[in-house]
Amino acid sequence: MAAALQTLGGGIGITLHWIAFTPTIEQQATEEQKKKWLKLAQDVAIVGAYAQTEMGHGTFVRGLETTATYDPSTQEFVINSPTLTSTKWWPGGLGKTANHATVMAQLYTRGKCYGPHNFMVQIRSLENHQPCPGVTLGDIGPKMESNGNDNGFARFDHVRIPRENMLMKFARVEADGTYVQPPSSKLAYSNMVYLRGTFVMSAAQALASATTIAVRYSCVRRQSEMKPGEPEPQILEYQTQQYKLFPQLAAAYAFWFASWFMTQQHGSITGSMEKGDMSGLAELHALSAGLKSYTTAVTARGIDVCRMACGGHGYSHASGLPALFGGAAALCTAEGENTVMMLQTARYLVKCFAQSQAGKRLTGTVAYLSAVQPSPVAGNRNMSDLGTLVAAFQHRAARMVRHAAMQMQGEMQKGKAREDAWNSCSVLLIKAAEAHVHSFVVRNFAETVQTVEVDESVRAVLTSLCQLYSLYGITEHAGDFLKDGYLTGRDIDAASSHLSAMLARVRPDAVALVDAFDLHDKILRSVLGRYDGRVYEHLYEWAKKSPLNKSEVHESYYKYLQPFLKSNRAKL
Ligand SMILES: CCCCC/C=C\C/C=C\C/C=C\C=C\C(=O)SCCNC(=O)CCNC(=O)[C@H](O)C(C)(C)COP(=O)(O)OP(=O)(O)OC[C@H]1O[C@@H](n2cnc3c(N)ncnc32)[C@H](O)[C@@H]1OP(=O)(O)O
Ligand SMILES: Cc1cc2nc3c(=O)[nH]c(=O)nc-3n(C[C@H](O)[C@H](O)[C@H](O)COP(=O)(O)OP(=O)(O)OC[C@H]3O[C@@H](n4cnc5c(N)ncnc54)[C@H](O)[C@@H]3O)c2cc1C
Repeated sequence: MAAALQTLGGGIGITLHWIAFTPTIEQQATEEQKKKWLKLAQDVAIVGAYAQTEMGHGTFVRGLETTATYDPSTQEFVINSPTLTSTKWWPGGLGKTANHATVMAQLYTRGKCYGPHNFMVQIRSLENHQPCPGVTLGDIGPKMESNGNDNGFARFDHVRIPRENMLMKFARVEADGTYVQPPSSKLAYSNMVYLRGTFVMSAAQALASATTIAVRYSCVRRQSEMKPGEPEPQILEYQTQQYKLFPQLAAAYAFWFASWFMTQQHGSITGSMEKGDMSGLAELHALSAGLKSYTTAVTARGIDVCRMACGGHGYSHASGLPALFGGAAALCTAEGENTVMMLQTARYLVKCFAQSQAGKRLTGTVAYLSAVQPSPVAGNRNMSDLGTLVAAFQHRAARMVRHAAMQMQGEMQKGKAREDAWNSCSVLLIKAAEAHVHSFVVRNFAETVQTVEVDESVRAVLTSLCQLYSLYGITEHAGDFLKDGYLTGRDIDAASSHLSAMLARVRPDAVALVDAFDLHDKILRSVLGRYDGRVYEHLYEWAKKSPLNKSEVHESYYKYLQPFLKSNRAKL
């Protein structure tokens, strides 16, 4: 059913029903409320949107303007859009598809505001799909990509819902209007943590799709002369083509493994939280925010590298790459704009650094911050050894976190307010957080290839891919590693030579590595990435189906070109 709705395309957006609306019920509703809504959502007996973002606020959730005011006389909440900028804006499926929405609104009871909370609101009739009384709905118009999804707007004119429609697993309002605090005010944000975690897998899958298309096409496409008189080679024989594609291929595997870790972490920490142990929430938030930001940004850039590596045909929608890029670009903004998310990770790192300075032993993904030696130990390193590469990334991250935190402390010692010191160091903080997430991805990649249950021949290939990913990162960010002498110029030269060797080593397995993603042609939707490699015949067939080819002479000739040509000829 869902697949059918999904393929309905234009105007039907059910993605957010699955990835945001239904999980919000699962994570934020009481058992009683789940009995009422969860099965309806899981069976698609209702279709929902996750309505949090407004025209005036997406990032700053505490600044949302929609209100939910409790009326004890009727035991109802009144949902209202007080200003134009409070109009809910962007939620997927909100425009034309959903008949319910979880609405994030500022909760008011007994004249006091308790901040953003989630409320279940029916927005369309289950009989005729017309908007409910007091609800104004619509689509926000064409976007960069994903125009099959009706991202919409919604306004509420004093819409009344029962008290029981507040999702009350964590916080609640009693019948008399008493507000009962949640264990943490951030539990209302828990579904965003979950969704950011799923974006890591979306990024991995998107980069896997793009590298599958580009690597397969690079084996079909022959171009130029590598040696005079010899046949045109596969473009994948060019080292530059390998340098473009194989680091993206390695990143796809790295992000795939990082998403495994993210899923496992989310499950175990939310499991502990169910038992009242909130201690893991801060690390989970920092990791999901940082990984979402890092993997989606690298993926969007990587897809465009794959698009360019396919030449002119990469720019055609026949390749599937422009659509992939548009989707990945959305992942960089949605579910927490990437800069803002990376700053959240930086906030956590600065806090952990201060704790480590005060003598606390750090654990989890930040344990290395207290273990890494501040003074660089220069020397001839074995740059093909995974342990050496992981240590280099951790040293780089620790140094950059320390530098950003000390810079901030320095600003505050000069008398700057903490917020001003934060803002004036935020570029350093972002770079430090990116280095931290990069070091996590490298370490997790190395640990996975060393422990995953595969036969040794596969482990050897995955190890080469992990070396390639790490060496590429070191050569791309060489300055960070050279700055305190931890790596020398000779180490960087060694890294570059090993990287070239890895490109050649991965080449024979490149097609097998993308085939291993097992992405069906129906998922890839790419003439260039077809499993059977019959690109040119299908490119021609694809072009012939272009709407412009419905008539031999297009109507625009008669309307515009013919009179234009005629008048120009008359002047000769
Ligand atoms: C190629 C294939 C792609 C196909 C797909 C194509 C198209 C579709 C793509 C995407 C659409 C899909 C879904 C999209 C859905 C959405 O976008 S839903 C809306 C998402 N919106 C957001 O994510 C909003 C982001 N903003 C925030 O989360 C908060 O405003 C922010 C965290 C930025 C700030 O919150 P604030 O309350 O102001 O907190 P502070 O910065 O002051 O920090 C206070 C402390 O709270 C901790 N904290 C913050 N958030 C969390 C959290 N979620 N969990 C736990 N803890 C949290 C923070 O660390 C601070 O703690 P300390 O005081 O430092 O201890
Ligand atoms: C395809 C798509 C689907 C979406 N689906 C949904 C959905 O289903 N439900 C929903 O509720 N929302 C949805 N959204 C909205 C999305 O969550 C927001 O657009 C996103 O959170 C970014 O917020 P914003 O638009 O307010 O960006 P802004 O925050 O206005 O970003 C603009 C700039 O301001 C900067 N900035 C903002 N705050 C800070 C800060 N504190 N420090 C430094 N820089 C800052 C940002 O880095 C950015 O460069 C969707 C968006 C897209 C594109």
